[in-house]
Amino acid sequence: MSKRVLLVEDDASIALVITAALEAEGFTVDRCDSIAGRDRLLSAQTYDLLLTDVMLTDGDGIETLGPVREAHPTLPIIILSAQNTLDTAVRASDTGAFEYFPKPFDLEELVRTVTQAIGNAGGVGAELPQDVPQGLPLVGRSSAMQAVYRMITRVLRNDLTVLILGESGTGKELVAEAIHQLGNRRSGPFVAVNTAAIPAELIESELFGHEKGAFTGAVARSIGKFEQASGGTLFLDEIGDMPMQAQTRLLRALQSGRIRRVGGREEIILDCRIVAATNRDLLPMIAAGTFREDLYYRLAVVPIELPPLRERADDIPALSQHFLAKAALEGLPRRQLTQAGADLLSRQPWRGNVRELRNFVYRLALLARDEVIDASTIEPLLAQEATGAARSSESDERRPSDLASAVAAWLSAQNLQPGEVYDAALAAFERPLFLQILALTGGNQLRAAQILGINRNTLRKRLSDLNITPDEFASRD
Ligand SMILES: Nc1ncnc2c1ncn2[C@@H]1O[C@H](COP(=O)(O)OP(=O)(O)OP(=O)(O)O)[C@@H](O)[C@H]1O
Repeated sequence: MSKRVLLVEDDASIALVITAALEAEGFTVDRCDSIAGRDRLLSAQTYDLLLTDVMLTDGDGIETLGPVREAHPTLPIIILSAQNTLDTAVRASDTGAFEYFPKPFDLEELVRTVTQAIGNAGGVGAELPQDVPQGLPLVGRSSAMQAVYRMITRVLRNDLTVLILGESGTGKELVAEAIHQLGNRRSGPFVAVNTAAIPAELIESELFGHEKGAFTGAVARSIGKFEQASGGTLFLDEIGDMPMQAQTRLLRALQSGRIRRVGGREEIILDCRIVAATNRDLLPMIAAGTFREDLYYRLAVVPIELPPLRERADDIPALSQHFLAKAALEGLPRRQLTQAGADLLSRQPWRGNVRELRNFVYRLALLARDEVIDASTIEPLLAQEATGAARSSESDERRPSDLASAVAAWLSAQNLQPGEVYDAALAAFERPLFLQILALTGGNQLRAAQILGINRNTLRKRLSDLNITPDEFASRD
């Protein structure tokens, strides 16, 4: 007997196309255009699959699915939506829907998925969390981002290791956070480690921790990031910049599911999800022998590729509005962007991706004279950027310097008088630098001074000038 599909779709032409495609594959299709119609048909007839739109004349096709799931727990559901946000994708997957199809969709893929879902009926919808947070941070509805959202929803109900790939500033950390916040481990901690920012000799102790006396300067036991992330997610950023020896240790930890603190004997069982990210192209690095192939396959169980912003220019207006709104919330003047302004921003290459766009929009909010930001306000600032970029590309052609944009953002946020800038800037840089190194050494000033390459007394004096108390960094366990 042919399988029966219920199609809930209020757009007659889309319904016609789907019906024809499914009937051509031998399915029987009943169609209605409202939630009321759906519920009527579901109580009158047994279906093998429900295919539903979200925005229907009498309500939201996802919100009203609860009772449907209860009455028909094994009925596979596929959601079609023109509301192509991560929020919709996640709401869809939380209902236990088999798949989420953003519109416009590929008809052949839809038919394939319907066939597959009917074959798998009964196996979906189990153990879905109820309290998914709203207001997700990812902005953008381009088709490139749809693919990302679909991948995200596929890893939320499992602990598979995820490798996020993409140029600098494309939102890799944000995606890692979204996976944590929406996934099974959201009640645990999200611990991010930038493996490129840790001196090579400290990576192992940073990741796995160390016992007291494990090396000169290890004055107290320290808990590593793996243990800190217990019950939650460990985000290993810039994984492509990890030294070889640390790669080997990491691989061993992932393979065995256990770690040992440096200088320690006790084996500690890993209990965290691993999400790694890199802006490097790892395959040539594997070929060149600088990245371990076996580690790559361990990490890239689910690869998620974030497209550069220039390949999703459709998202630029929404992102710009989002950053203007954020800037206003953070106390910058409230601004409005005209269509011509948004179009001009959409045509820029944004080599530093979303991060560069965000910094630019913040500068616009700060510097624009009028409330309304038009193309004419943007052009001079773009010209300034281009000169700055040309100058900095002489020293670094590979990627825009994050430090340069941080300095620019810091400068524009200060209200410094002439004569104060140099000292204020050095102090502003020294503080996070010292905090970082003291955190690494667990507050050990001698070791911190060695790493920094400065005299211990100089360090002590600077710490006191900056009101930093190293004792606060000592491990307490
Ligand atoms: N889709 C998005 N919606 C809203 N904000 C975004 C989006 N993508 C990136 N951002 C913002 O852009 C900035 C850069 O993002 P993020 O730090 O996640 O990039 P990254 O790819 O991890 O960069 P890097 O490789 O340099 O570490 C952050 O402020 C982030 O909040």
